[in-house]
Amino acid sequence: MGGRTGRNGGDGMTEMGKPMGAFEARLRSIGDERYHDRHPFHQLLHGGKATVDQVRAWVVNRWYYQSRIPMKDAAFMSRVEDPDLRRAWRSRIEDHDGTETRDGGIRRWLKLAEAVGLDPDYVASGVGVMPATRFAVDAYVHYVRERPLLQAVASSLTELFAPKIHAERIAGLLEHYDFATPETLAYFRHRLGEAPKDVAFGLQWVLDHARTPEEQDAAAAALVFKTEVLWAQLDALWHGYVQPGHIPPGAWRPGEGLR
Ligand SMILES: O=C(O)c1cc(C(=O)O)c2c(n1)C(=O)C(=O)c1cc(C(=O)O)[nH]c1-2
Repeated sequence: MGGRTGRNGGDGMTEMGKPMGAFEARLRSIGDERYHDRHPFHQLLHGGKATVDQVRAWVVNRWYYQSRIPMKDAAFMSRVEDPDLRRAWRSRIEDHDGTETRDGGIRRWLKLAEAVGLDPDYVASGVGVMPATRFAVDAYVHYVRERPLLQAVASSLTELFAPKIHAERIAGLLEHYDFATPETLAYFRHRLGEAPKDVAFGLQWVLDHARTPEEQDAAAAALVFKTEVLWAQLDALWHGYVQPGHIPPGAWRPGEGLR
């Protein structure tokens, strides 16, 4: 007897027009309450109120997240015994690393770095990353490496909420900043196509594998954990570069790493 029948009560609809179970609705409500689109740093950035140095600080720090995503996906795949699951997962690594003939997200992020006036080699070196960013992102990689596969997959489901923030970011940056062009924001445009494919698979996998109430609680906790990984990165940026502006020793300072 799985807990699914008990918890998947059937309220609301998915974007695909299918009835949504209570467990899926619970996962989605975590995003409504906790996703980092609600963070004031994003409101500053998307509303055109971030200074160029605040944008640069975001680009430098967010690089660390970008650079670790394919590493966490490789860590995940190294633990998977089912070839079908590995096959479904591996495009995530190519989306970021690219192929011999196609650029990936990592290169696109460095194009954005150049567009905001940063030296891409400096950004790629990771030298200016804040300690709190590093701790939060490393916690995500460790989580995916160590937790049961159900939680590892569930922790990626923040991507359910990412297309909305990417669309808002593209529109907001294009409206407010000279550096923003379709080319320099290509990273986010590509994610609009990549994330839905990944998350449709990940969500179905979690719905299929979280059968008992305990498993559903564990999957929901994984998603909460991930929202905290994202939130903590923006809290660190706010503290360092907005209010009160305490830049930690060793972290990027305005004027450094310019091209
Ligand atoms: O800009 C964003 O707000 C945002 C959020 C997230 C996310 O929700 O974790 C990802 C991304 N972007 C992203 O670009 C990306 O490649 C990505 C991969 C993953 C993941 O957990 O595997 N999340 C995200």
